[in-house]
Amino acid sequence: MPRTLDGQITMEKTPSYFVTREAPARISAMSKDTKLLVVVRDPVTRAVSDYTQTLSKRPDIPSFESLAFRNRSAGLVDRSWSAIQIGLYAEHLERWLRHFPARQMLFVSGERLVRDPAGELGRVQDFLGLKRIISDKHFYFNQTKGFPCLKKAEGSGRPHCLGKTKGRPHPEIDAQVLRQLRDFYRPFNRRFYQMTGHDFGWDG
Ligand SMILES: Nc1ncnc2c1ncn2[C@@H]1O[C@H](COP(=O)(O)OS(=O)(=O)O)[C@@H](OP(=O)(O)O)[C@H]1O
Repeated sequence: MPRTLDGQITMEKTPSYFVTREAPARISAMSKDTKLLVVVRDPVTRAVSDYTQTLSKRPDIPSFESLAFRNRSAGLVDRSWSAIQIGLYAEHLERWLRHFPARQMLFVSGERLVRDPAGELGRVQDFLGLKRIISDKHFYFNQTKGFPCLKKAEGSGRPHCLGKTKGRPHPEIDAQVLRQLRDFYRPFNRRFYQMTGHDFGWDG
């Protein structure tokens, strides 16, 4: 990490930090004051998104259904599959809370980030102690992409959407499989809501 001068904020992001066992102790050893931002979305949709990403690189992988269960008819979910494991947010958060107080963590709702990017980024700016610079006027909804995009990207000044690998269509998954996964995640989600003090609405 580069040195951070007074008046500067250094940011670093990697999706795998939140689920990497060694990360909390290492980051705390580097700086106890680090503020932590975690974007979370419905773990069932997250698992399908994760599978979509792998499928785009290796089209020959087994079906989502066959990877998600040890025994589907018995409803036994395969927790060892990373696409499932990563969505056990309460378990990952437990490890972070051994090293960081809850007030240093902000959980951004992935769903709200799509619905209301400026609102969610307002929370982020407040959490980081920044003046609210980013607002509604920085975004527009791109009908083709189906997601919000920036009206003016930094540098080019032209509209900018995230790349092709963000916001891809997901393969259709059997509705019963999705229900089984919802049932599986429900207790973990409830625990996560209690720990963060926020109901993300994934079990509605
Ligand atoms: N504005 C905008 N444009 C496009 N995509 C958006 C946007 N906001 C959030 N998302 C959601 O971000 C998902 C991809 O982010 P990831 O967390 O998988 O990215 S990464 O892990 O950091 O590489 C991606 O997931 P998929 O829909 O499964 O592709 C999107 O749903």
